[in-house]
Amino acid sequence: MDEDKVINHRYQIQAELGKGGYGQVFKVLDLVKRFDVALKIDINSKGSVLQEAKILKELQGGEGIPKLYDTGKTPTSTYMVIQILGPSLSLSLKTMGSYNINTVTLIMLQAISRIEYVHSKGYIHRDIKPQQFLIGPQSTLYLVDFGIAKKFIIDNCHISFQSQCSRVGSCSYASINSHIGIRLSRRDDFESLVYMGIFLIRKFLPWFQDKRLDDNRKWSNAFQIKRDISEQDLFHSCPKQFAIMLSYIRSLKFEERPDYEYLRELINSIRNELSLTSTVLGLNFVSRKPYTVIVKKNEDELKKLMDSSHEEMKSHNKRRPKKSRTLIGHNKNNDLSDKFLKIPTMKESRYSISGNVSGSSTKPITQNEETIRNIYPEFTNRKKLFNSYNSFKSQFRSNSICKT
Ligand SMILES: Nc1ncnc2c1ncn2[C@@H]1O[C@H](COP(=O)(O)OP(=O)(O)OP(=O)(O)O)[C@@H](O)[C@H]1O
Repeated sequence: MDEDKVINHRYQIQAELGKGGYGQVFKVLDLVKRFDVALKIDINSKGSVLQEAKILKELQGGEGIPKLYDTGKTPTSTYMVIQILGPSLSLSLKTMGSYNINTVTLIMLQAISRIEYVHSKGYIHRDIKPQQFLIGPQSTLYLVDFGIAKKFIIDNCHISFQSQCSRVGSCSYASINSHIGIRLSRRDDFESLVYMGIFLIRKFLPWFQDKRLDDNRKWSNAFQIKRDISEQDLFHSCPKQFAIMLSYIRSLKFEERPDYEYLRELINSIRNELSLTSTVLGLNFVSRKPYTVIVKKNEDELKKLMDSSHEEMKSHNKRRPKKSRTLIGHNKNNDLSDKFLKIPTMKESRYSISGNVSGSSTKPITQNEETIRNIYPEFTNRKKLFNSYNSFKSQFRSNSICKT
């Protein structure tokens, strides 16, 4: 059999499923077990895929965690073989045109549980975004890509607070902490998740930028917008609970355990307010564009084919007629506008999000969280936010309509 297409005499490459900064993922046929699997191969030959496989091994057994079947080496690279899954939320959103609020809340509930599970195993994901949630069998969302996941509990101790760290994650979904060089902890996975929730509703984040800009520029522009944007602009068309969620997340201390149940309650309160009862995610596991089948190609041709399949995928998404999109909150038959964000201005809001970061330095020069909180007093006015959160929480929990 052709060496170019069969890895280690066992995995026959059939199509490319995706490509990221670290790995290239193929649909392959396992010639021994005779079923399709996904094979992620290291692009940089730095062994990062094996590191990821090590983490994935520790996470095995959790709901929505891809099964790890095998790991191996080729003469030039390393790879892992995992369960094959469907399209990512980002691809599925493009092809579907938009998600209804029922779907978004169900996605958020599943995503909270995935993150909670990863945290329960001592890891933070550090790159939460729609591209990392893949649709699996039985409408289960799978969390993938543990390439930059990190242990936050070592020898039963939480990792220590650090500033002046390099940025981590993807610019569009990175938390403010990542922008200002604060070491990431559990809270940051959820800040990214709130941004993801906004994206799923708006199909847009206010800091999306021209892809051609260089990375430093993108990161610094995105930081400024994340820092300065008003609640109204950020959460436009979103349920007010998203704003409360961000406010709560940003009030958490570095080592603090997020209240996962509270986060779920917030999402469930959206469902209760809107009387959303359907538990059908409405996303199709197999609804992705048919894979490009690769036949008898040498390596160069294979590469070309993969590049063109990328382009094809892009233009396919462009060509696809967009379904008419009902703006949430402006539905003629069921006017939900009061349920969605017409939230008060920052001054009026009891549960205000972080407020603005004063000062423009993106490089805090201190080593201590309290000092940093003094530098960014409004942004990190934890006491104020914590009080708001606590009073909200007690009201919220005593309110029967919010209970499921
Ligand atoms: N198990 C899988 N089944 C199907 N498709 C997959 C699977 N794993 C990954 N993919 C596809 O491949 C893409 C890239 O995978 P992944 O995110 O693991 O690579 P990466 O190089 O680590 O990416 P990044 O640069 O975002 O960190 C995913 O967005 C997804 O579309």
